[in-house]
Amino acid sequence: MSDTLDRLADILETRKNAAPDSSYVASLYHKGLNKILEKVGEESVETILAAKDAAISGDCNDLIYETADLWFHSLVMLAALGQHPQAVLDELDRRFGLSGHAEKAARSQS
Ligand SMILES: N=c1c2ncn([C@@H]3O[C@H](COP(=O)(O)OP(=O)(O)OP(=O)(O)O)[C@@H](O)[C@H]3O)c2ncn1[C@@H]1O[C@H](COP(=O)(O)O)[C@@H](O)[C@H]1O
Repeated sequence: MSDTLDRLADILETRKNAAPDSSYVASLYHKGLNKILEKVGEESVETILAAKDAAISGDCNDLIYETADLWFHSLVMLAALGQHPQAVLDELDRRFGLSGHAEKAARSQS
């Protein structure tokens, strides 16, 4: 797809050694895991509300924006716990294989 998650993961690592007042991510690390989890919860609720609004209005701009906030804070959570987003992609790939979709996709291309 793209290397966005990889690039972002690299930046999140560099922020671990940055001064708390030098960046948003550095300030989150400094506040600790509870604050990071609080943000993930907050962004989850905002994403759900945006999805409800999108279903009514047909406008998905806020939904995309809030989902980006949610993904971003989830990446900060993973980084704080020493996990790289590739681990999540690997798990999704594993499930893709399990469901048989990979084989079907390969067959349809041959
Ligand atoms: N992708 C993001 C990103 N998405 C959202 N946010 C921030 O996440 C916050 C969203 O939370 P809220 O809307 O609740 O805003 P808030 O009021 O500032 O948050 P609170 O004070 O309530 O906790 C905002 O401050 C956004 O700026 C992000 N901040 C940073 N990034 C990426 O992370 C990288 C490192 O960021 P810095 O550490 O700030 O340099 C950047 O280069 C970006 O690529």
